[in-house]
Order: sequence, then C-alpha cells, then structure tokens
Amino acid sequence: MMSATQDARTQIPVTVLTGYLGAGKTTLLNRILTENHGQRYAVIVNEFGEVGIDNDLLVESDEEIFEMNNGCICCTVRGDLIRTVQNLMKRKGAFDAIIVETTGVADPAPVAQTFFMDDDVRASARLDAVVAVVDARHVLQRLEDTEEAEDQVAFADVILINKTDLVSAEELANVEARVRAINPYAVLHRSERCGIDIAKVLDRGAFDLDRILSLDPHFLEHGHHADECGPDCDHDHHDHDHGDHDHKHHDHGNGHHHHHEDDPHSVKSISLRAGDLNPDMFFPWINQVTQVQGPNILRMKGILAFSGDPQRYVIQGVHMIVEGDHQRDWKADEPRESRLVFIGRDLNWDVLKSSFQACVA
Ligand SMILES: Nc1nc2c(ncn2[C@@H]2O[C@H](COP(=O)(O)OP(=O)(O)OP(=O)(O)O)[C@@H](O)[C@H]2O)c(=O)[nH]1
Repeated sequence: MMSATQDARTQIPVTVLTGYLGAGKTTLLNRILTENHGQRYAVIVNEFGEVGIDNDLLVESDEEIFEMNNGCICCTVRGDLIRTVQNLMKRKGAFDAIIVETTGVADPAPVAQTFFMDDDVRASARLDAVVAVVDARHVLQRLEDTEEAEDQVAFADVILINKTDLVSAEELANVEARVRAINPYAVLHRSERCGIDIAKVLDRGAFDLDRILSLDPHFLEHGHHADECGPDCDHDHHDHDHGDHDHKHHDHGNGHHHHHEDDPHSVKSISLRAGDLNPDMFFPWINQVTQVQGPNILRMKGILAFSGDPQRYVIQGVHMIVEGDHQRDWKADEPRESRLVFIGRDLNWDVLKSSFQACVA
C-alpha cells in the first residue's frame, strides 16, 4: 500500500512509548507531564489487551485489533485507538502532541500501523517516533525469554536504556551492544529514572535517518558493526579496521547486515545503498518485497534519490504497509544517495541486495 502522506504541518505528532513491563514508561511519562517544556501533551495510556491487576473481568472489547482485509495477519489496526484519537481531535488546539503509552507486552506494530492505515487518523496525526524504554538490569534476560522484548527494541526509533544505576559499566556496555545488534539505527540514550532531556525523546521529526547519520556519518558503512556478524557471514573480519573507511568499497559493497547469535529467526537489520534509482523499478519492487516478506519486516525506512527528481523521497513502513513522500530538495553539497534499511526476521540479504540493485537508474 503506497500513498502520499498528509501535510506534516497540520498533523499532530504522535509518540508511541513502548518498553517491557516495569522498564520505566510511567516514570518517563510523569517526567514529560510535569516538566516545564511549554508543550501540551495528550496522553493515551492504553490497557490494550491487558487485564488490569485488580480486574478479574476480561472484557472482550478491550482487545480490539482489526485485521486488514488484504489478508495479511501482520497488518492490523486498533479500533479502540482510532476512536480515542478521533475523540481527541475534536479538541484539536487543546494540545500540541499525542503520546501513546502501550502496555509492557503489547506488540507495537498494530499501534504504529494505526497511524499509517486509518485515513481519518492519518489526516490529523502522524507517527513521530517509537520510543522504547529498556530496563538495563533485566533486558538481556527479557530478550532471551520473549519475542516481544526483541520486537520492541527492533521497532524503536529512540531507545532509552534506563535504570543505569542498577548495572555496572561493563553490564551497561553489554546491554548497549546487544541492543545495537538488534537495532543499529535507533538513537540510544542512557538514563536513570528516565532523567533525560525530553527534547531528545519527543518531536523527533519522523524516524529521521538523517539524525542518525549526522551523529555517526559512517553508520551505514559496511563493517561498522562487523563484530556482530554471525557464522554465516562471509565478511573478511581482518579487514575491519574502524579507523579505515576504505573498506566500504569491498566485500558486500553496498550495505551490511547484522545478526546476533546463531538463531536464524532472531531480528537482524539490513541496509542497502545505491545512487539514483529508477522509480518505475523501485516502487513495484518495494511493493513486492513488502507483500511477500511483510510478516517478517518489523520496520523499513529509507531516504531515496530518484533519477531526474530534485527532491529527496522518504519512505517508511511497518510489515506490509509502506508510506512515502517527497521531503525536500537535495542540497547542493549533499551526495544524492539512496539508503534503505530493513529490520526484521528471516530476511534474505543477498536476494534483497541484488533485487534492490536492479532498481538502480
Ligand atoms: N533503580 C531504578 N528504578 C527505576 C528507574 N526507573 C524506574 N524505576 C522504578 O521501576 C519501577 C517501574 O517503573 P515504571 O515507570 O512504573 O515502569 P513501567 O514501564 O511504566 O511499568 P509497567 O506500566 O508495569 O509496564 C518503579 O518502581 C520505578 O520507580 C531507574 O532508573 N532506576
């Protein structure tokens, strides 16, 4: 599904706050709501699908997830969230931004998808960023136990590694390495009791690959995360001197991939790079990739250069849903480069890379 975004200036930014049970979401929310930042937030705290601790009645309508009729089980929207946002919009002007707190075990995908797929919601609100709060003390165990914890990390645009007071420097470094291995593209921050500059978390201006690249210009270069490659990786590991960025010109050439451990089903990320693309090749390709591999694609994002097009095209998606639009003109001093990132399970890097290369203009 490909459609143009609405006018970003009239859409209220939405931050989706995720994180496993007890990671610190409420602590962060309390900070956001009490700090003096001049912004007015509407907060949707959902108990989506969750039975409250002292609620022994399971109310069926609490769990209201609709499958989309394109037949894909991975594409769902939340009817309850749609109605809540619609009700909020009647009071438009009373707030500047919306924060949706998801419960600790909620899959973030249906929440994010709601902001891409429902036309009424899309007309008035845009997904600004998915923020995940991670409990530094417990996250490694959670990642072993549950797919949800991994999905939350994989999904996030901003990750707050919280409870740093409960771990040693070494443990913290391990946590960061593991989080990075799952999601190399998120912006990471450390915090104690979510004590962080709120501006680093909210109103990030979409997922913002640019910001990541500006923090680390070598981010998408091959080899940057070479130490995280798995056994099926044919990288020449001797070649990875991080101080020498010439190595990006050999081995895989246009991208890199990450995986951790031996589990082929664990989340990994793939980045693809090229110069100008042919839109007549690219759009059918990305539609096909997301239709076929949608269930395995947790997140997809990119900045693209189309031949003859003076503007940058920004694309992002969740599972099978893809949304893209022109962003701004390429600057004179900016290399016209297409970059595309997939985060997901069971993605075939070689196939994606070669089929992407076929879209080069
Ligand atoms: N030591 C320590 N405790 C923290 C920190 N941040 C939060 N906590 C505590 O951890 C507990 C859980 O924090 P919450 O903010 O309620 O976590 P949550 O993610 O909202 O939890 P759920 O709503 O149950 O998913 C609380 O007792 C907090 O006071 C931290 O940085 N260090």
